[in-house]
Amino acid sequence: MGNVFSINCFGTSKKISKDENNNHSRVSGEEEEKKVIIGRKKKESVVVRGGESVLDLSPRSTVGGGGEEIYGEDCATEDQLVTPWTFSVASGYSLLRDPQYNKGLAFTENERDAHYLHGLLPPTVSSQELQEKKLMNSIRQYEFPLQKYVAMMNLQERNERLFYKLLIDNVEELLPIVYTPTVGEACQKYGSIFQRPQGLYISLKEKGEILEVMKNWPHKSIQVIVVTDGERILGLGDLGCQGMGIPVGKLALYTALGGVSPSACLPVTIDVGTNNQKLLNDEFYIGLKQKRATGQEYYDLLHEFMSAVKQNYGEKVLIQFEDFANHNAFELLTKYSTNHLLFNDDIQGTASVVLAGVVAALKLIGGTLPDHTFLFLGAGEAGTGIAELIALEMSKQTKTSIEESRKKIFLLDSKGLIVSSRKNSLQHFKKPWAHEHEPVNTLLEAVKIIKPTVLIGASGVGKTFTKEVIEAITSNNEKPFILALSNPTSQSECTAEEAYQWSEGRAIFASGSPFDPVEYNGKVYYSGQANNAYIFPGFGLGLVISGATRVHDDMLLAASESLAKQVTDENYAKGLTYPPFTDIRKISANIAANVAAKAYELGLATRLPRPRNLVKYAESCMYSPSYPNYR
Ligand SMILES: O=C([O-])CC(=O)C(=O)O
Ligand SMILES: [Mg+2]
Repeated sequence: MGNVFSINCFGTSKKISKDENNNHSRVSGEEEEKKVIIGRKKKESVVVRGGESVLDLSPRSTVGGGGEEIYGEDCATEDQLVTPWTFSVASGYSLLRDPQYNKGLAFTENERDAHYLHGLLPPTVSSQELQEKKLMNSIRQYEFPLQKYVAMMNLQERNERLFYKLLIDNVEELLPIVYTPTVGEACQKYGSIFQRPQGLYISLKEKGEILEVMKNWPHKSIQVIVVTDGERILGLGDLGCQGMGIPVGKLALYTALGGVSPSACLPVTIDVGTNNQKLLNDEFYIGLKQKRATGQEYYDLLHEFMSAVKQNYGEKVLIQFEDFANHNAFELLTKYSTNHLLFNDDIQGTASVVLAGVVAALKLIGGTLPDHTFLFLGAGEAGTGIAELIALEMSKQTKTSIEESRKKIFLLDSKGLIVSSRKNSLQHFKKPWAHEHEPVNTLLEAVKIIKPTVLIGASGVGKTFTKEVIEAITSNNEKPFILALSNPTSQSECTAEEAYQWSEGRAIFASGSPFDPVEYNGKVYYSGQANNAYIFPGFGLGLVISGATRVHDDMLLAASESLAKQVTDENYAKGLTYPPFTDIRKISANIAANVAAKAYELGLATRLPRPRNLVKYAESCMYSPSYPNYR
């Protein structure tokens, strides 16, 4: 960091230093420049950027052959520095390469006139619908999901609105591509498939300068940040800096499913190293090649990041923590949720979506929430988060203490059932679940002894709901509710087919990653996707539109209640406990409205006066991927 560059006419540059207040006088980012591009009617010779005027470099004559290089690379020497950005808008060429504004063949004749696009595009003018059709055709031709993922990422980098149009209109087909399960594979191979960087990388190298690094991001009005440190990516473990695929994917969903504008979304990966030896040995690994920083060094960097966020974007930016390891996730949530608008999706978002599924499933499995007995495999972020929210809802319904409600909920980790005799050696987030009970070593034994009516897998370990386990729960229940939540598909506790076959068609099943419908004994079984993607986009939208300052557990209950209410009789008839993703924008608007209403009720909303119809208001705030017309 340090010195910045001013621009001279030939693209070569000279260093100038920061002013006394450490402020950049340099070009402050794309935003100012875009206003010039988009608003311009006739060619200007001066481009205003960040308060500076820079001489326009109209292409110089190239008579005699050869292209004129605009950055001055040809004349650069080691001590004559080169400015690596283009700083003039001589034609619509830059517009075509700006994903936020590019429309490709859909630029109209008028736009082609006004923005110097003639000759840069073939003569035909296409509609956005036709562009969508063409791209869907081409994406469908790829054999492997990862190829489709790369095609989608390239589209996002080329034409943002078209990317979102595809994603919104084809959500059931494309969600498994830009999100789980394919995003998991993409993160594993990120170093090799990586083309254009997306998101903001903050590594230990940036220590002491995070605020400055944040200012490099082109957009200033950020509403939602999704941040990971890559230590527990889905159920795949430590993928270090390559975890960036997760915040990028989650924020694509914030826009497509929740309607938060893409320019208001900031994906962040904090790179403190990785303990994944395979990545450390990989010559294509993109992150810091060192073991993870821990303890004070780790917490100091996180603290600097959190402070920089507040300083740069204010109090009301929402921070979503994603895929941190258990040993940091709970502590960070406790530490920062009292002074930031913050939530952890793996603990709280997952809890809210699962509670919704359980409440909806009551129509199929019978009884009230407190009538049921829950057994969890996995007592990490998802397991304890879900258990706690279920207990909270139970205690509200029964008007008893949360301690009393916890007695109906059992958790099993890699060392067996969580019981009081283990209390001293348990991590703090597991301690509330240490019941007075005999030690039980295996899941199968636990199912036989505890006789749960609902079985929830949240261990990140695949294939753990064996035939014996499913048969055991089925032998005690007419309709057991089985949730295999671990992601991606490879880590799922069992497949949909296994759940239906081994329960002889009696299980109600939902999973974190999607499964196709299954035919068993001549009947088709549909399973729901119990994924936090149902919750976080609408939940975040609700916080943003109400100007909420803090997240409260009652807001998670409000989101959950709204989701459960939107399961229709038609869905139930198919055995579904979640509504289909095709309706997700409507679902998100309803969730947002319920969350916002709760924020107002709790006095945590700052957007005043409260809009009367919150659903309509939420809908009116949602981003549309349709192309605008340019002057
Ligand atoms: O990303 C997903 O599909 C759900 C999630 O948060 C996780 O598994 O960590
Ligand atoms: Mg996650």
